[in-house]
Amino acid sequence: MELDTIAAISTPPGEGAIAIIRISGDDSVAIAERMYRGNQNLRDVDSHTIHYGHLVQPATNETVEEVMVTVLRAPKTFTRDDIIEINVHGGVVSADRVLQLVLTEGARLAEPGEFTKRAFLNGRIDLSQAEGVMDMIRAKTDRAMNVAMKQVEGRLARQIKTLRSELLEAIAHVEVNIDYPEYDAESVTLKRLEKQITAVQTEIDQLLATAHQGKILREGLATAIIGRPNVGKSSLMNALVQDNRAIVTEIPGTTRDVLEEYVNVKGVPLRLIDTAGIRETEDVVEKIGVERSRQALSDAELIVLVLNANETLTEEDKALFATIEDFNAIVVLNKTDLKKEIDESEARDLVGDRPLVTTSLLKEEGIEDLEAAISHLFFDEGVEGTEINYVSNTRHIALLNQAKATINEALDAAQADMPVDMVQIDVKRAWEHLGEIVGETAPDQLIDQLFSQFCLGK
Ligand SMILES: Nc1nc2c(c(=O)[nH]1)N(C=O)[C@@H](CNc1ccc(C(=O)N[C@@H](CCC(=O)O)C(=O)O)cc1)CN2
Ligand SMILES: Nc1nc2c(ncn2[C@@H]2O[C@H](COP(=O)(O)OP(=O)(O)OP(=O)(O)O)[C@@H](O)[C@H]2O)c(=O)[nH]1
Ligand SMILES: [Mg+2]
Repeated sequence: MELDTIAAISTPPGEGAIAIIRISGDDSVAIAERMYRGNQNLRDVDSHTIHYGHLVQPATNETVEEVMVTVLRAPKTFTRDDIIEINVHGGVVSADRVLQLVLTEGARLAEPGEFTKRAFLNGRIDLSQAEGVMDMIRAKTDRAMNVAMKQVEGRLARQIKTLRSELLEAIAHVEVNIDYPEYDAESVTLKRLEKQITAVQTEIDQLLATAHQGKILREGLATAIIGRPNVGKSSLMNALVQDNRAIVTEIPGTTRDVLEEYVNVKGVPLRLIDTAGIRETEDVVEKIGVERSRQALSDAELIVLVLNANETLTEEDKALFATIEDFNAIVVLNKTDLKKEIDESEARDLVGDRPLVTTSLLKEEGIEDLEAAISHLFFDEGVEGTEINYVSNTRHIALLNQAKATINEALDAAQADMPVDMVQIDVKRAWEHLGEIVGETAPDQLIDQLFSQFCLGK
């Protein structure tokens, strides 16, 4: 494949100890050689070795930087092309200056994700592995990282490839039968096809069964803390984040805007949202806050409804219970250090079979129970093991569902005794859907769009 030479800064912008400029492509070594002054000629050094030296402006021989240069020759590299990594002193100016020099010497500025795209185009990894690379960078918890790493290792890719070859084998058998009708009776062929694709469907179902948890691990669970003003919502946010992130005062209506933080609750990544206390109000600012709270509530995948044990239940509390009826919710009865005013049996009726946790956030009591309740709601003990191969990416989940639906159509057609070549068309479509996951049947546009969401320099 004819690919030009690309370059980018692969470390985050800003001050740091070291920054890396990465170059990939046929001209990498030649470009580096023109700029590098050291004991050896980069052209002659062994692959996968690193060399101290200086970079100069080739035209003037003026020294630009003190560097370490790594030479990585194809094919055993990240992109499978020749790679040069220039390690410069950290800082915005030095990295930028070296990048400019590299571009002047003939490299093209890489697009976001283009190094990983090269690895894909050169066949080192498939699309699901490339997406895993990005997930690793974005992972916010150990568990999310582990899920991503398995994807990078190619576990999902291998499973999908097996399923595809099973479908292909089923199709091939039908084709033999169409070409040589005397080979098998059509009914025999149909039965055989049914059996083969049913097996594939079962495996797809097993993968899809992990999707719910997988998606949570990857994206974080949108969790809204709601309740009347002053019940302790911001105190709860701070307790879970273990930081004074939100302002807490005794004044009802303290939180005006929606605050968002990522927290790791026993390995479950939460996108935690503290909201303004929901009540009728004439205050213009608070009114907007209450509106935003309602929005956060409707977008949430988990609601933590906070009640104040020191007050009797109000109509507003009851209205909140009504709004969360269709949501996953945990109820927190806070301020248990104060005199109990709430009618607990009435509260329990409203709570129903949802988890109820009592806390005194002031005394830092009950937080552990709340964390346990959250984690239990999504990860029953035993479900999660290191052997589980989670499907976590929305794109993959959608394609698995499409493949499943098409196999169902094929099975229906088979049962309705449709001609076998009709059934075969559906099986072929399922094979294509699965192919989009690994990138084999994915349109170029989709591939470009996916990689464009990556980091610059990755
Ligand atoms: N300096 C540096 N550190 C880095 C990277 C990098 O590109 N540069 N990586 C990236 O961003 C990650 C490492 N990922 C990599 C994945 C595959 C190969 C690679 O060369 N694979 C070859 C041969 C492997 C071998 O020698 O056996 C292959 O799979 O064919 C290299 C790095 C993390 N650390
Ligand atoms: N006694 C007692 N006070 C608490 C407890 N939890 C929070 N408070 C106090 O209750 C007051 C309100 O707490 P916040 O966390 O600001 O309540 P909020 O629900 O975020 O309030 P708004 O943002 O106004 O809706 C503060 O003075 C807290 O110190 C508790 O468990 N016991
Ligand atoms: Mg608040």
